[in-house]
Amino acid sequence: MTQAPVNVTVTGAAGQIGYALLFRIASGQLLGPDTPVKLRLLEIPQAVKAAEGTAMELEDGAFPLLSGIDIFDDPKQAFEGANVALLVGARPRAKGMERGDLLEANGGIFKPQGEAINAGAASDIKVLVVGNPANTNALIAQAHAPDVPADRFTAMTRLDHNRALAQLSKKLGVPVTELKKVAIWGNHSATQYPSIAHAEVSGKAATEVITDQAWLTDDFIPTVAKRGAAIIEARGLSSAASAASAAIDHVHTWVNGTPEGDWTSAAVVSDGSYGVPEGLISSFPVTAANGEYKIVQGLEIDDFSRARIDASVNELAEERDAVKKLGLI
Ligand SMILES: NC(=O)c1ccc[n+]([C@@H]2O[C@H](COP(=O)([O-])OP(=O)(O)OC[C@H]3O[C@@H](n4cnc5c(N)ncnc54)[C@H](O)[C@@H]3O)[C@@H](O)[C@H]2O)c1
Ligand SMILES: O=C(O)C[C@H](O)C(=O)O
Repeated sequence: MTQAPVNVTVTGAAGQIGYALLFRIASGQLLGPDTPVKLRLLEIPQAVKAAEGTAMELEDGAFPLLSGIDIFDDPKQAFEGANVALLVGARPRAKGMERGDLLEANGGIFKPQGEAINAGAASDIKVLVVGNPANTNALIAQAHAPDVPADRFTAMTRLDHNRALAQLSKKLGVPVTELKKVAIWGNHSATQYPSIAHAEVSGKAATEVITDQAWLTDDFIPTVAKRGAAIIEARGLSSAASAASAAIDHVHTWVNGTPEGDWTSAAVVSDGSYGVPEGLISSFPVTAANGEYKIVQGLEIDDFSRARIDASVNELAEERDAVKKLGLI
């Protein structure tokens, strides 16, 4: 162990993603085998006891890299000194709730969390929002952290990226390591666009390897885009271990970089690239280096892709307009 512990704040720590995520962070899979971590867990008061139970189990894991666990029900305290923040806790959609109600309920969570990050997080803070609607929750938090560089706020589409890799791997009978430059564009919702337009399979253009356009349009794209709903239907609960795994991947890549000749997908603040309105937190193909995610530039966008990117980005713009109307940004 060579360095001071990194403070990792996790919200929704007593939830099902939290349960899968915390042990992987403690074991060193988030930040690497030489980096000790201090966990700062945030829960609502009613769930603090359950978070204490998870903390007892973490303790019982005797993880060499875990240098401490603190539990809070106050965002101001939980984000104090945070270097990495995983915003997992969110208000799920309840029966009869309209989209506006859901956005408003989540505004009540992500506004104070953004303010707390602004007030007390470390200067190198990196934020990943997992809680849904993830892109717009990230936008709300970012809007309330004016002193933090906007590009430190990201939302998770790495799970969608991993799902796309898995579907392609299964269809083509190749390991996921043979697949490069797959991309998820837009919102983490059913409108997202999983794209193979620039992808490579064992060094060949994926568009030359996959000539079955009907499979792409009618199978691959909807399977990836609606996978979250399919998991809920099968499990009776939303994805948890795969979501935790993707969160680990997202932060690990952010810190350690993407390999030469490949990229990944993340929802990052748009700089206007590819016609995505500036400021929206939208998924793009991204590379990471020196602790920064950057949108891949200069890709040609064909008409098929253009229509799908626009549809998902329009949904993001509608969500932004809705939270603006509610006074949340
Ligand atoms: N982006 C993605 O790819 C992706 C994938 C899967 C799930 N999700 C989303 O992740 C979120 C969490 O999923 P889960 O299965 O762990 O849910 P869960 O209901 O099991 O746990 C959520 C936890 O958040 C806590 N919480 C609620 N409000 C909070 C607040 N203000 N501060 C701190 N904690 C708070 C709850 O008490 C609960 O323990 C959901 O919104 C889910 O839709 C996103
Ligand atoms: O929680 C959900 O609504 C689904 C989740 O975002 C997922 O993609 O698995």
